[in-house]
Amino acid sequence: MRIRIGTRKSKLALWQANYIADQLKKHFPDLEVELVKIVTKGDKILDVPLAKVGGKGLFVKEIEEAMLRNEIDIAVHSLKDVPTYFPEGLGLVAITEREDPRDAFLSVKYNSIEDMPEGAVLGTSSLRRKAQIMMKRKDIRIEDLRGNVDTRIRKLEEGQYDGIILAYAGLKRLGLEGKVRQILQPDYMIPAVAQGFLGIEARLDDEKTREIVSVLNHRESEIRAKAERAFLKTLEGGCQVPLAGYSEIVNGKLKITGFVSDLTGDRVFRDSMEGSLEDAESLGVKLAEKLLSDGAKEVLEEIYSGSE
Ligand SMILES: NCc1[nH]cc(CCC(=O)O)c1CC(=O)O
Repeated sequence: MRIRIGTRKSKLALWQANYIADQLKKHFPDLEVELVKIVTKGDKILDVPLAKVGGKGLFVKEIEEAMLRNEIDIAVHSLKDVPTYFPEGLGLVAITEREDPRDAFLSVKYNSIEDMPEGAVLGTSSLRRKAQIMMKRKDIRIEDLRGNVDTRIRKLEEGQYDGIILAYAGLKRLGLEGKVRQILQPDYMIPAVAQGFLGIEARLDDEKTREIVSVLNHRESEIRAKAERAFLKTLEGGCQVPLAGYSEIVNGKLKITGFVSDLTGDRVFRDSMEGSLEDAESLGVKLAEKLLSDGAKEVLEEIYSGSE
């Protein structure tokens, strides 16, 4: 039996694909695993903020098309980049154990975001990170920052920014956690929906592959991912909106916190709900509906119609 893994060719994507290949070989020593590198639209358009070029699906589409053409069997994704809708016949078949979901602050000069002086330049293209910083520090200048993790760190170290924010998970995977000056706690910077999980996508009728890959599924991570993605789906939010969702399992209960705001972090809708693990998805939906009825609906409509 052979499994072909489709992957983008950034360092992080390759690390993730190799990690999954190694895990599969550990469980099934006779399995042949092959990596197939695919260049996506998201890898080609590097100079425009993702929110403007149509969002995260850009990193996934070409890989899904290769899967539908039977050129690869599975795709390994950072789950936070995976849209909530799949092409007919494809879907998630495993969620791996969550890596640290928090965001991290990197800087050459400053130990923390609070230490940054008025007028300092913070790099991030994430509307979620931007809005949550603006809630506390309207005096910091936030500028777009794209590219893969190495490129972003190079731009910081060349002096284009006084600080940048990246996902701690990606830094840890690449062995770059030594660059981190401050880890942002989830109550200060609510993480992105599904930050830190890897999601494995496959053809849903490919029983053999599904059976093999299912050994990598981590039950608690799957529950948390489901709650967060149900929240995201109900808000119909991509990365065009400042939106965050983060769940935890505490004392056998699922707790989910959601966040939606306008682009400047002035009108903020944030709430938490708790429920049983079995109700993960309905809890995510309920939380999204609560935020919408609290006023997030108007904010989202304004952003989508371009009046923001
Ligand atoms: N937006 C790009 C992206 N997609 C996934 C990760 C790594 C973290 C993860 O796997 O959730 C990153 C980098 C970042 O946000 O700093």
